Amino acid sequence: MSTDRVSILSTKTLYKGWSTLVEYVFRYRAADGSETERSWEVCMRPEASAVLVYDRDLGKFVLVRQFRVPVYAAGLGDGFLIEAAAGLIDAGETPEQAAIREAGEETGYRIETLIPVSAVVSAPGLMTERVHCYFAIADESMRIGDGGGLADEHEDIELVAFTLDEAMAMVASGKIADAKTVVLLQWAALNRDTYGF
Ligand SMILES: Nc1nc2c(ncn2[C@@H]2O[C@H](COP(=O)(O)OP(=O)(O)O[C@H]3O[C@H](CO)[C@@H](O)[C@H](O)[C@@H]3O)[C@@H](O)[C@H]2O)c(=O)[nH]1
Ligand SMILES: [Mg+2]
Repeated sequence: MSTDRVSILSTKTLYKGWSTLVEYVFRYRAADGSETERSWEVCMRPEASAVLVYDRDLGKFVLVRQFRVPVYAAGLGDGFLIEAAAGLIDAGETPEQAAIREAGEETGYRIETLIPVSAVVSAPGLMTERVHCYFAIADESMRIGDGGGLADEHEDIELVAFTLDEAMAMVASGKIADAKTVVLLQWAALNRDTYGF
């Protein structure tokens, strides 16, 4: 999809590290017809997948808790954030394959079936990232490991599990504040009768 209201005049890589920061210089026609030349700093990030795992034997959603440097830098509590299992989509992977792999690495469940919930743009004023969000039902027979993430990526992930009522109370109080996780839990709340959460 394209628009005749925008034309890109140039792009310049400002920084390349784990993330790439690119300056876009563009001509923009506003809704009133006026035209301006503007620039924007865009953080280029790959797509990601997230999966909300429900263990029906436990009757709980299994989430992950990990230290997030940007959350710490923002001064939001101690920087440890509760999230649905998630990760970046590797080259050659589909969003579904990445969701299943990340669920295995981070929660320890071998997920077979994914229910698509939505694909959300993480930070539209800042970066290109889109997260494909899924829901999956697991049980104790699908445990293939302890989860916790990959040691060689220094992932130090703690598993936490909550009933839907507990999780929604944490959304309301701000203890669960990660956007993709809030979206997924609210989807679960909307569908609680269907799945018997
Ligand atoms: N040292 C370093 N390592 C990084 C950096 N960025 C990523 N990594 C490494 O890359 C790994 C990425 O792990 P994934 O599980 O694939 O990704 P994620 O960080 O969980 O990403 C998910 O959460 C992000 C934050 O909410 C989301 O932005 C992303 O979409 C996704 O959902 C991290 O464990 C870490 O080793 C960085 O700036 N510095
Ligand atoms: Mg992750």
